[in-house]
Amino acid sequence: MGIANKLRLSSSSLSRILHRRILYSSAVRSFTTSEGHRPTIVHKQGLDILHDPWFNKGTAFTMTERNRLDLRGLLPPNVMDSEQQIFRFMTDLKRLEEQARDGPSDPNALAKWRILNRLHDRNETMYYKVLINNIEEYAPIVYTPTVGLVCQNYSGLFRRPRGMYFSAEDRGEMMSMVYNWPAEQVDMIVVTDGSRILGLGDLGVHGIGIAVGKLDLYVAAAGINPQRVLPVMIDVGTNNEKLRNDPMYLGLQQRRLEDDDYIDVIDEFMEAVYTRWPHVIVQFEDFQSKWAFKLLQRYRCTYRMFNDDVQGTAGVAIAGLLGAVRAQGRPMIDFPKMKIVVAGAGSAGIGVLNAARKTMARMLGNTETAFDSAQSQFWVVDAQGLITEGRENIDPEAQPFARKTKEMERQGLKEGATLVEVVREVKPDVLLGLSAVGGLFSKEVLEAMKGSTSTRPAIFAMSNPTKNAECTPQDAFSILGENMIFASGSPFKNVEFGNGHVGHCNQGNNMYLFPGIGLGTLLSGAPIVSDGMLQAASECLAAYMSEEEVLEGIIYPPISRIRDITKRIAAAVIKEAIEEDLVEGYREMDAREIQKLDEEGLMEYVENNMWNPEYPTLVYKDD
Ligand SMILES: NC(=O)c1ccc[n+]([C@@H]2O[C@H](COP(=O)([O-])OP(=O)(O)OC[C@H]3O[C@@H](n4cnc5c(N)ncnc54)[C@H](O)[C@@H]3O)[C@@H](O)[C@H]2O)c1
Ligand SMILES: O=C(O)C[C@H](O)C(=O)O
Ligand SMILES: [Mg+2]
Repeated sequence: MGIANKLRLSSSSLSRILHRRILYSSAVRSFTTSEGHRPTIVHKQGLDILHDPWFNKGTAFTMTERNRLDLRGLLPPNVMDSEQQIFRFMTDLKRLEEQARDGPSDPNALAKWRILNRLHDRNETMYYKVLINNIEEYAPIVYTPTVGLVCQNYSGLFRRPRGMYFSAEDRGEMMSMVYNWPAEQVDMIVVTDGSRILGLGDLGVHGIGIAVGKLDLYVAAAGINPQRVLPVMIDVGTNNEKLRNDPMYLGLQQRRLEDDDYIDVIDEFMEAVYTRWPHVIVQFEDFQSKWAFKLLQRYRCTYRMFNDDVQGTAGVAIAGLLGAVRAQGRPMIDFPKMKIVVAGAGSAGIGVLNAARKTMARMLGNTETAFDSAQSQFWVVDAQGLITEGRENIDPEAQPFARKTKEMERQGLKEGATLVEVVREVKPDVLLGLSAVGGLFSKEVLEAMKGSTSTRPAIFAMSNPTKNAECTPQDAFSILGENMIFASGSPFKNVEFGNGHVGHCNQGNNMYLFPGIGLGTLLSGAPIVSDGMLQAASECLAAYMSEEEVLEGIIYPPISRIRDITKRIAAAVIKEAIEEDLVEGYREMDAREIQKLDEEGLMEYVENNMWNPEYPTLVYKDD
C-alpha cells in the first residue's frame, strides 16, 4: 500500500508534503555540509516566509535577509541570534510556571490570551466569531486590562509578528517598506510609539500589543474587515532603562529620539502610509502627552487621523458626565452647574477638560462670559497639586485651567494644594481621575467627597489598567453609599450591597467611541475627523442610555451592546459629516448618494458595510 493510501492523502497533498521534505532535506543538507553556510534557495518572501515553519527564523533574520526577502518592517527591529531567541523562549516558559504559582488576581488571564492569540494566528474568522459572541468575557483579555500585562511580558509572548514596525533605523526607507505589507487596501491603522502604554509608562516596542488590542475592537465592535487593519509600532527607542538593558527586549536599545529627529520619523511614517493607502484612517494611541497634542495639531487638518487618548477619552467622559447629571434627575442642560475636580493633567485629562469646557460653554450660549463661567467649574490637580496661575513652568496645555490665585485664596486653597484639600474645600459633584496613580482616591479623599453638594456624587476612576484605577467600586460605594455614581476605565464587577440593591460599576472607556468614530469616518469618506464629528459621537453615546437606566446609576452601556452602540455612533458621525459638507464617498457609494440617506438609510448603510465573521465559499483559480 502506498504512503498516500495509508494516510488517506490526496495526491496533491502528498506531492506538497514530498516537496516540503525535499526542501527540508536540502535545507538541512545545506547547513550540515562541510561548506558551512551555503544558502538555501527559497521561493517565498514577506509574510509567507514568516508563516512557513521550515524557513521562519523570526527575530533572527539578519538585516541583509530582511532586505532581500522583503521582511523589513514585518519584524521588531532588534536582530537576535538563535541563542538569544532560545533564552527568550526559555525565560517565558519558566515565567509561565512562576505565574501559575504566585500569579496575579486572574491567574488565567495570560493563558487565555495565549490561547486566543494562537486562534487569531490560525483562523481569523473563527477568532472574531469567538470574540464577538463572548465579548463581555474576552474583551478584558484581548483589551484592557490584560493587554497591559501582555505588553509588559511581550518579549516572552512574542510568537508570530502581527502588524508593522518602523524604527529610527528605517529613516529614508519607509516609503518602500510600506509595500512589504501584503494587503492592497488598509482602512484602519492604530499606531503607537509605546511611550505611555495605559498607566504603565514607557514600554517601548512592546507597546505594539495595545495597537493589536484596539484593532481587535475595531473588528469586533465596528465590523472593520480584519484583512484591512494594520497595527503599527514606531520604535524611536525607549527611555525605560530596564528595557534598554534587557537582553530579551525586542526593540532598539537606545534612548528615545527627541525634537526634530522624532518628528522626522513620524512625518516619514505618515507620508509613507498615506502614499500607499490615501484613504486610511490613522488612530494615534498611547503617545506620551508632550507628543500627543503636538502631533494631533500637526496632522489633524491634513490627514484622516485622531488621537484616541485625547479625543476619544474626552467624548466618553462627556457622555458619562452628562449621564451623571441625568442620574440626579436633572436635565443635561444643567451640566454647566457641575463642579468637577480632575486629577491628572496629561493627554487624557486635558482632552477631557477642553471638551467639557466647550460643551458647557455651548450650553451657556457660547458667549465670552459663557466660556469664563464654564472655565470656573474645574479644579485641576496634577502630580504637583492644584494648578494655579502661581505655578512656575506651567505646561502650556494646562495653562487655561490654572485657577486664579486670589480666587483660590478666597476658597482657602493655594498653588499645589493636595487632592484631599481641594475636594474638602470645593465639595465637587464629580471627582474624575486620569492620573495613572492606583489608589489615588484614598479613604481620606473619598471621605472628603462625602461633603459633596450633589445629591448623587460621582466618581470616575478612569485610569488603566485595573491596578492603576484611582479607587475600586467597593472602596467608593462603601464610603459614599449606594446612591453614588461610579465609572472606571477598566472593568470591575458590580457591588452587591446584600440588601438586593446593586452598585453599578460602569466602564468609562474610550472603547465605546473610537470604533464608531473610525467606522463613521471611513464610510463618510470625510478627509478629516472634525470636532463636530467627535461631538456627534459623544452625544450619541450620551443619549443611548434610557431614563430608567441612568436613574439606576447605569451611565454607560454594557459591553455586550458595543456592536449596536458602535453602529449608531458611526451613523451619527456620517450625519454630522454630511452637515459639515465633508462627505466624499466610500467605494461604490458616491458623496451624493450618501447625502441623500435619511436616519434609517444611514443605519442600513452602516450595517451593510460591517464585516461579519462568516466563512465564504472558496473556489480555486490558477493565476
Ligand atoms: N478610561 C479611558 O478611556 C482612558 C483613556 C485614556 C487614558 N486613560 C488612562 O488615563 C491615565 C493617564 O493617561 P495620560 O495619557 O493622561 O497620562 P499622562 O502621563 O499624560 O498624564 C498623567 C497625569 O497625571 C498626573 N499625576 C501624576 N501623579 C499624580 C497625583 N499623585 N495626583 C494627581 N495627578 C497626578 C501627572 O502630573 C499628569 O498630569 C492612564 O492610566 C491611562 O490608561 C484612560
Ligand atoms: O486602552 C484603554 O483601555 C483606554 C485608553 O486608551 C488608555 O490609554 O488607557
Ligand atoms: Mg490609550
